[in-house]
Amino acid sequence: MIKTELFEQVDFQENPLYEKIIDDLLTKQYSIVDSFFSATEVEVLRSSLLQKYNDEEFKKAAIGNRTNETIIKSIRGDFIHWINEKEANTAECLFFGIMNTLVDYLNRTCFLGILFKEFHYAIYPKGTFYKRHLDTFMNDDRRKLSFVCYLNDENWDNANGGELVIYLNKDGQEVSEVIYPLPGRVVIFESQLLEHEVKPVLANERYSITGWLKTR
Ligand SMILES: O=C(O)CCC(=O)C(=O)O
Ligand SMILES: [Fe+2]
Repeated sequence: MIKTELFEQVDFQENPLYEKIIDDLLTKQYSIVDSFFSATEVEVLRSSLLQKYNDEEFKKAAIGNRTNETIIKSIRGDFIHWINEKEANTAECLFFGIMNTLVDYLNRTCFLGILFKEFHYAIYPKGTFYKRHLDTFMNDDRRKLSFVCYLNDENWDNANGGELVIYLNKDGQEVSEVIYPLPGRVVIFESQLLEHEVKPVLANERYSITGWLKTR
């Protein structure tokens, strides 16, 4: 006799890379993924960033959200340009394609309820930094996960500085994780929980895309 199954297979393909990110977030509140973007993808995105920078589309980053902007140079010195998905160029379409796949996966497997996302390019010229902060201090408590990907070229030297330092609490003791902005590397962390800073860039310019996955 043929046994009929009483359940149906849901259309779902497990992704080991995304599972690692989820596991990291659950166990230590942050995840570092090398080669999240390929060398070619990094190059395409860096060209797009530099093109916009040369067209003077960047502005000095501010403290506060977009309706409450005050420039405080002693806190952060980077230049940013918000990326609009509706007006995305080829490089940005590629970027959003990858990000949307990740967000769909997180929503389907973790019920994170990510409904909004926002991303900007960032350039840290030599001598600039971003002092220790929590991403939700910009009175935006909808920010759930912070995302950074580094678009430096393959010759990026650790001596250039510009490390991301994440501060963690381990058994009541503060410890820090120092992360070099290597091309293709992605860092994702809990926006509301982890304070972090960008150390001064000592040589060269530091390129990245930073963004937030937000709940309602
Ligand atoms: O670029 C980084 O590594 C982090 C940037 C950051 O903390 C921010 O833009 O809020
Ligand atoms: Fe931040």
